[in-house]
Amino acid sequence: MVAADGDRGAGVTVRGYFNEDLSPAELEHRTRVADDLTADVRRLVSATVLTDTDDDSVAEARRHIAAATAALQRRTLDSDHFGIRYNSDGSRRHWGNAMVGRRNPIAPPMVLHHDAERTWAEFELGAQYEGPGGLVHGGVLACVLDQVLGSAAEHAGAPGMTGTLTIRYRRATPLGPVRAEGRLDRVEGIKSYATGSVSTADGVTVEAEGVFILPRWARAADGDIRTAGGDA
Ligand SMILES: CCCCCCCC(=O)SCCNC(=O)CCNC(=O)[C@H](O)C(C)(C)COP(=O)(O)OP(=O)(O)OC[C@H]1O[C@@H](n2cnc3c(N)ncnc32)[C@H](O)[C@@H]1OP(=O)(O)O
Repeated sequence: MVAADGDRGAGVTVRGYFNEDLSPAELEHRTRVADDLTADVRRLVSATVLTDTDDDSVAEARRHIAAATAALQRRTLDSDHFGIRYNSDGSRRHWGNAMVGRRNPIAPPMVLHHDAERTWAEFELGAQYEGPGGLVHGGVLACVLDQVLGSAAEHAGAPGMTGTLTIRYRRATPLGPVRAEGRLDRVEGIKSYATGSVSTADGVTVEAEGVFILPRWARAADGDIRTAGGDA
């Protein structure tokens, strides 16, 4: 367990780790509040991309958005990021994560599933993820695969920071439902090699290979990397 933000022990300092002591009831409550808020903001983002309404309606919406922002800012976290928050029962939250953060409306969100061999997620990439017309942005697909391959390595017991991610875009990915999956291929010392893909109903559109490296500070401390992972 990390004692406080940044304290990695063994003289190693890394940002982004916070101990919390939430009761199960409080955690459940915060989870529900986060899910509802994030879903609302996600709908707002989508509506912003797709609106074709008149100027008065846009002005009205902006007044509401300003009021909503002010309400949320009445009290904020002590840090400029959500980080990895550890609860008393040992579970972790990384609700700010760009791909899976349950309090991050930028996250699609991907809900990851794991079995003995694979990590996968089925989710929607809508209008806010557009690159070429009607198609998913390539950088978003790289981000998706970074997360899925990294999580697959972590879940298989060989976590690491992304060292190299190689993406092959085989064909365009239309906006809409996708499936992403990854698996750990092999481990060589501190390096984990994972592979995976994104597919649609018509088959694989993107393939990826990643090298995930247990960073020097984790090797120096206790071999326990908690850089990006989390349970919920
Ligand atoms: C739940 C998890 C989900 C995760 C999903 C999201 C993942 C992320 O987004 S992580 C963020 C993006 N990645 C980063 O910011 C990483 C930044 N880079 C670093 O921190 C470091 O360069 C790091 C950790 C990759 C390697 O640094 P360090 O531990 O000092 O490596 P070092 O001791 O020099 O080298 C160790 C070995 O790795 C190899 N190596 C080093 N860097 C790389 C690299 N970028 N790619 C491939 N191999 C590398 C070296 O050649 C060496 O190999 P060997 O032992 O065979 O000689």
